[in-house]
Order: sequence, then C-alpha cells, then structure tokens
Amino acid sequence: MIPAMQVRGLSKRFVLHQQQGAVLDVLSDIAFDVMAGECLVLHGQSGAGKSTLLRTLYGNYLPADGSIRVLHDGGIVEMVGAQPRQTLALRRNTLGYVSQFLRVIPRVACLDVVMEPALLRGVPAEFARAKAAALLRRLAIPQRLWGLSPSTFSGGEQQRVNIARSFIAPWPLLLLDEPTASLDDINRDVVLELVAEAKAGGSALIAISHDEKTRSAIGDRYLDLTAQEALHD
Ligand SMILES: Nc1ncnc2c1ncn2[C@@H]1O[C@H](COP(=O)(O)OP(=O)(O)OP(=O)(O)O)[C@@H](O)[C@H]1O
Repeated sequence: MIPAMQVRGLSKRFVLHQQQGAVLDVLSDIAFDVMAGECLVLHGQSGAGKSTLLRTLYGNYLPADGSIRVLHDGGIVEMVGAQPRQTLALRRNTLGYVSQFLRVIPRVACLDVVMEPALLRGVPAEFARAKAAALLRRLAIPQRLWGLSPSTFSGGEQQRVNIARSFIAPWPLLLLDEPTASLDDINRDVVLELVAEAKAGGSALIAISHDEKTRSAIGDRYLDLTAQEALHD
C-alpha cells in the first residue's frame, strides 16, 4: 500500500534576519509514513517543533532539506519545491488543515462558511446545505446563529464552525492542529467521533493535541520530535 504521505530527511531552519541572523534548527532529518485510515500524533515538549512540522507539511514553510511526498489523484506529488498552482490543487482536493482558529470572512454567514469546501468539490448546494446543517447541529451551534457571520462568535463557537467546515468534505490527508482545544467535554467527544469517522472513511491524519484523552482516542502511532532531536544531536 502506498502511504498517503511519505516524509524523508525533512529539516526546517529559521534564520532571524532582524536578530543578528540568529539560526534556529527546529526540525532535523524527520522521517515517517502515514497510511490511509490511520492517525499519527506528533509528540514533544513545548517548542519541540510540532506546529512548525505541521505548517511545513501543509506547504506554508519551505524546508531546508528533505522531501514530502503526497498521494494525490492516484499519483505521487513532491511538495518540496512544487509550483504554487500544484500546492493549491493539492489543498483543494487532497490535503486539508484544521487550525485552532477560524479564518473569519466578514459578512459571510456561518452556514455558507461551512458549506464552501463541499461546494468547491462540486457537491450540489442543497446537499451541501443539509450536510452543513447536520454538522452544525452535531456541534451544538444554535440555529439562530447559522445566518450570522462567525466574526462575533465566541472562541469555542468559532472553533466548532471551523471543525464543521473541515469535516464537510472528506480529505485523503488531514492535518489537525489542536482540534479539541477550548472545547467542553461533550463537544470534544463529537470531534473525536468525526475524527474516527474520517479514519473509517480512509483519511490519513496527522495531529497535534495537548489533551491526553484526545491523543489516546485518535492516535494509532506517535512521532516524538524530542527524541528525533536527541537522536541527531
Ligand atoms: N516563524 C518563526 N520564526 C522563527 N522561529 C520560529 C517560528 N515559528 C516557530 N519558531 C521557533 O521554532 C521552535 C518550535 O516552535 P513550534 O511552535 O513549532 O513548537 P511546538 O512544539 O508546536 O510548541 P507548543 O507545544 O508550545 O505549541 C520554537 O523555538 C519557536 O520559537
């Protein structure tokens, strides 16, 4: 079976030009595979580089070295050095990212925010709307808020809208950055169910969570970035 994502020799260095050119080698020689239907949880103390790795895997940071291969449309795409157009195509259909925070677009109603990824995949509007409504209901967003812009929503409500938006269309590969932070136990359990459903549907996941219950509920394998660092000292 071909991995959904295969990473080899991945290194990321920050050069702080405003601070005497200080160099931070945050990731060095990271290697792993993630298969469809499994979740790799990133471990390591604060500052170990978990968020940096997730952002690098999403193509937000250019690594100093290494390769990130993604199974996309039946072929393998090398993300390191890919054209922006290729990265965008990957992000449209293959590679999703659930951040802790919703990127709020003023004046766009909550229901439309949630529906958008399904519409972009060509799902007819009525199905997308019904699915968005079902997700918002599951995530306990009151119906009176559905027609409003999430810009005024509470932090936890925005996070749940973001989760609904992220799970409305299936992703072959999904990066999760603290998907349950700032949620109460009931909503956290709904997110854990959505993650389990995504895995059962064949998604490969890579996740960061500081919550032990979340980690043990979703994690099939763990990558310890502290150990990686120690290994290469
Ligand atoms: N854009 C950046 N520019 C410079 N340094 C950065 C940047 N982003 C992260 N770093 C540095 O990289 C290191 C790793 O940060 P990162 O946020 O990836 O850690 P983390 O493991 O996710 O931590 P936490 O668990 O606290 O969220 C830190 O020392 C941080 O200062």
